[in-house]
Amino acid sequence: FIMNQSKERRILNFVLQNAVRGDPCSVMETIDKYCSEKEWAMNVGDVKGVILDKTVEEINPKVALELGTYCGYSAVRIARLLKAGACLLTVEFNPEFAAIAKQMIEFAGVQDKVKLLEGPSEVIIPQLKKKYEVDTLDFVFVDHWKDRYAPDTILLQECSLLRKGSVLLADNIIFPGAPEFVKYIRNNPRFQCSTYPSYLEYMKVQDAMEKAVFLG
Ligand SMILES: Nc1ncnc2c1ncn2[C@@H]1O[C@H](Cn2cc(CNC(=O)c3cc([N+](=O)[O-])cc(O)c3O)nn2)[C@@H](O)[C@H]1O
Ligand SMILES: [Mg+2]
Repeated sequence: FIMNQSKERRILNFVLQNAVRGDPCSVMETIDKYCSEKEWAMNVGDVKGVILDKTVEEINPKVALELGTYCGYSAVRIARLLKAGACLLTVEFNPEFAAIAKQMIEFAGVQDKVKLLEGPSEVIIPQLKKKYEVDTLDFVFVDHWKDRYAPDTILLQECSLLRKGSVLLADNIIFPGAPEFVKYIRNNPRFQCSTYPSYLEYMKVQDAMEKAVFLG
C-alpha cells in the first residue's frame, strides 16, 4: 500500500500486475475485486454494469459518448461490446484520471475503439461535430458530476447531437442522486424515460440508473 500514490494509481497498478493484458473482462473483474476488497471507488461496478451491458447490446451503437471517464472501467466495459467500426468517445477533465484511464484502456486492448477527450464536458460537447466529426450520438452514458447531468443533456440537444432514438443512460439516480436531472428528464415530453433500480457499486446501498430515449 504505497501511501503517496493516489487511489486511482493503486487501482491501475493492481490491474497492470494482476489482470490479463488484452482481456477487457479480466480488467473489469480485477478492478471490481480491488474496489470491493481493498478500496472503494466510483466505478459503475459489476452490478449496475450488467444494466449498462444490456443497454449497449440492445442499441449496438456506432457512436457512443461517455461523460466522466474516471479510471476507464466503464469505457472498457462499453468498448468491449462495440462492433467493428464503432467507437466510444469518453470525456474526462481531470488530467491525472485521464492518464490513468488511457493506460487502463490500452492494457485492456480496446484503445482502437475508444477516443479519450480531455476537458470539461461543457467545453467538449460543443466541439464534437466540427472537431471530432460526430454527426449524431446513438448512446450516451452519463456518469460525471451530478449537477452537470441536466445542463449537459440540454447542451447535447442544443448542439443537435441527439436524433430520434438516441439513448441516454444515467448513473446514480438514487445515490448520490441527480434530482435536477430526474425532474428535468421525466417531465420532458421529448424523452421516454425508464428507471432501473439497482445497487451502488460494491455496497448494499440502493441506487438506480435512468434510461431516456430521445423522441426527436
Ligand atoms: N463536467 C465534467 N467534465 C468532464 N469530466 C468530469 C466532469 N465532472 C466530473 N468529471 C470527471 O468525472 C470523473 C468521475 N467523477 C464522477 C463524479 C461524480 N460521480 C460521483 O460523484 C459518484 C459518486 C458516487 N458515490 O459517492 O457513491 C458513486 C458514483 O457512481 C458516482 O459516479 N465526480 N467525478 C472524475 O474523473 C471527474 O474528473
Ligand atoms: Mg457513477
